Amino acid sequence: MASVRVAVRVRPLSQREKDRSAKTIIQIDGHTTTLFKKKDICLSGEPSGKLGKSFRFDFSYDSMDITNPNCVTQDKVFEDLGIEVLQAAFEGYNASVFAYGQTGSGKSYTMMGSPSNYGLTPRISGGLFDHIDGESQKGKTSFQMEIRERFPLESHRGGRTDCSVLMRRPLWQLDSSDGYSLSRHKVQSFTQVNQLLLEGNSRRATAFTAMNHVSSRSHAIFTIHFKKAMFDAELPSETVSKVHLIDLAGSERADASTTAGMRLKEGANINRSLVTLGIIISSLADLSVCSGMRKPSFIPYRDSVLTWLLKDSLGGNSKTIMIATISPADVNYSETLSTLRFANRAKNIVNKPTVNEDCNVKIIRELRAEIGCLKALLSVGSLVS
Ligand SMILES: Nc1ncnc2c1ncn2[C@@H]1O[C@H](COP(=O)(O)OP(=O)(O)OP(=O)(O)O)[C@@H](O)[C@H]1O
Repeated sequence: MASVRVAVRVRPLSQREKDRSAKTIIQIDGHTTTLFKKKDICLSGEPSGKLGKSFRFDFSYDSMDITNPNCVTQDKVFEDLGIEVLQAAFEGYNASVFAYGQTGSGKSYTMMGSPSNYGLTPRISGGLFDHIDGESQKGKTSFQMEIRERFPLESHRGGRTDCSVLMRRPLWQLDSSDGYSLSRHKVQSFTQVNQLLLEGNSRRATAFTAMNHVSSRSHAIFTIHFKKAMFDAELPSETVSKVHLIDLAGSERADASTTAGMRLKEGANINRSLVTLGIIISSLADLSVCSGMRKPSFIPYRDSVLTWLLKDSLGGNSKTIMIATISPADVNYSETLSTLRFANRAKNIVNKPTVNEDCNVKIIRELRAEIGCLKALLSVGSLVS
């Protein structure tokens, strides 16, 4: 059993927020993130009293001032979270990282970053290849890596098709006619992965340029299938891990003054899949927290493709990390509060990660260990008598 690990990251004020004379209403202290109302911020910019709403997370990252030596960098996020994912993959566990937050709050920055300042996805891919290079030189282990990229085009025929598509065809057969962009590649070097990431990002952006959008208007799911073959207890053995790295579309408010027509409809579809995600997170959190409570009869993963893809990551066989990204500005108070509440519920989800290995090899290894113990007991017994 393993709880979903949750991190919150707050970015610097954007130029647009500065132009609107926005005030910083977030304070980070150790693991705790506190959100204040604008009226509780003094002229000095400091919050007055203890009036804010506080949330405690596994990690609360202050990236508000890049000139501050304590500003949480991409390196630090990778050290805390990325290394954990690499460890899980090497040991044969599934792992997932997903970034959730309002549009423009820093999801892509944290997950993808830029060529001069990589985010988690390229760093984790690079880390896997570093491991492969190190282990391959010892000559006892072989590896295979395959990348699958999926971009559920939420605008396609409306979100309602999600469910029916899943009933008709398995996920790996979905294509652009189902509102999907899906690609699958065997990779042998970090350069190849990086190329795929760049191509994938431009495809994702292009899809929406055609529709007059600038921000990422779809979820991006980058999955690494990592296979490790070795000899264990003189038997050939294999572990297979799936690492999902997910940059969700923005969870913005469908505000009629800034959003209209097709964009509003698309926003509503994105929000629908995020609402389903919210329902699932709430149901799983209730399930874990209130053991005495009547259990929900089922978790509606199939209500959206997004949640169906995340089935293992949420409440299933995976070590999962959620990164909630927020803006520090007062103008985003309600979105930030809703992101913090969402993240706070996700903390309560308990997953059941197990090593994905050939069960025959596992049984033989356990039986051999038991025989070893019995032999040791017998020899102690014969010494005593
Ligand atoms: N931690 C950070 N440090 C510095 N700049 C940041 C940080 N996080 C985000 N930014 C900047 O904020 C802007 C918005 O970030 P980003 O594009 O990652 O948002 P997003 O949540 O992915 O948005 P969308 O949902 O629209 O895709 C970018 O210019 C990015 O460089």
